[in-house]
Amino acid sequence: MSEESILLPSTSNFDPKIIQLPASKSVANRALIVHALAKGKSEIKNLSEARDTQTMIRLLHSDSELLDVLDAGTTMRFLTAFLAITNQHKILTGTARMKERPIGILVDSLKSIGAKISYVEREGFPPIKIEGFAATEVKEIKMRGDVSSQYISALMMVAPLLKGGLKINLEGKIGSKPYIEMTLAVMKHFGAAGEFSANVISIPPQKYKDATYSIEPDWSAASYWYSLVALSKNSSITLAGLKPDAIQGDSVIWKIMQSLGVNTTFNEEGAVLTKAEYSNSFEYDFTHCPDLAQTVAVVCAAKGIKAKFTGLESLKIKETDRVKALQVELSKFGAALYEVDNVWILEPAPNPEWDHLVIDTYEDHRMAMAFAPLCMLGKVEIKDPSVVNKSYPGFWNDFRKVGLA
Ligand SMILES: O=C(O)C1=C[C@@H](OP(=O)(O)O)[C@@H](O)[C@H](O)C1
Ligand SMILES: C=C(OP(=O)(O)O)C(=O)O
Repeated sequence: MSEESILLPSTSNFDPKIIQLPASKSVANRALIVHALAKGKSEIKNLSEARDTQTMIRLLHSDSELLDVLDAGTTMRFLTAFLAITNQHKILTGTARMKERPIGILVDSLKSIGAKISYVEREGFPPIKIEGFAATEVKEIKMRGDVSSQYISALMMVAPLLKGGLKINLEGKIGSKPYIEMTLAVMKHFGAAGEFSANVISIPPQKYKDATYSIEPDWSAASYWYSLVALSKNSSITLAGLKPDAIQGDSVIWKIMQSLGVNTTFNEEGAVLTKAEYSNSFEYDFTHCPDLAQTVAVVCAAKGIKAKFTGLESLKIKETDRVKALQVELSKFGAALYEVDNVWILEPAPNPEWDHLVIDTYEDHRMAMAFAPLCMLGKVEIKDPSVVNKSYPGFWNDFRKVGLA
């Protein structure tokens, strides 16, 4: 593999193997924070090599005053709350893109409960300077729910340590709800109860307990294997350890893919993906599973499925502006993505054929992984392949395992 790009030869099938997916970085980063708040000594099992997970581990153990989260959104948001509540003095920074990803909503909420935080460069964005915590009597706050659920999860995890607990009243549309539920599930495992109903989250004051924890395989990572099966002529794959009752909302991909040509059966080994029928139109609201949007858009674009998407708002503030990146890259093989009255229309490629398709990845792991399965239709060159390290460092090795790459 050259460092600049990886060339995926054209093929229409791949070998049926058992794939061990990396553990979910979302679940891992919650478990690591809560485990640290519990002053836990027990083991967290199945932590992956994903850069976001490894960055969290490294920074939780770092003595340095300047902590660099690189491009890890959860690490930035969760550590902000963690460092504040544990009364630390640190500067949190990240990549150039991280400095464009807003954090003001979280900082304002933390300040209202007693955190001392200031901006080092631009108001509302990292880097931020955390200078300890002076407890207040505040037990109830308001917080916007429509920008990033990570701000909400970050506050939830520290809330049990507050003298009066915390009631969070969410305002506006609430996005990425399953990630809020995931936070509650991890907190519960470490002995802290909380409730989320309608737009109110209530967390009483309580102590976390030490516990062992085993991280589930990553359902968002599974989506790229669904895409490979969907675009293949007749391939199947087994994804080890995947369960439909996971605490990850992205497990919904197995249901989504029922409409896009992939059938799933669950057995002791995991999920078995096989080819199925599909229809030529599809509609979906990605409000609660934004990380699946790129996977689904590429599958529809390449399979001739005309689609209508909503809930793409949060994609603009992720690793890149994912809507823009999708528009440019999908157009390279004749598909189009455009907005009409707040609905995104995906016009599939009328003739998805090419000699050599070159895909730019915009420092976004999901751009690389979502477009790679196009090798089922023709030769694809993916730029900056090591971008996958953020969540799935073994991605290209797994491709090689099944005879691709
Ligand atoms: O809490 C989490 O682990 C995440 C929440 C989502 O972000 P938003 O809440 O910003 O949509 C998701 O896109 C991200 O990959 C991980
Ligand atoms: C958006 C993502 O991650 P984060 O926000 O944690 O950087 C992602 O992994 O797709």
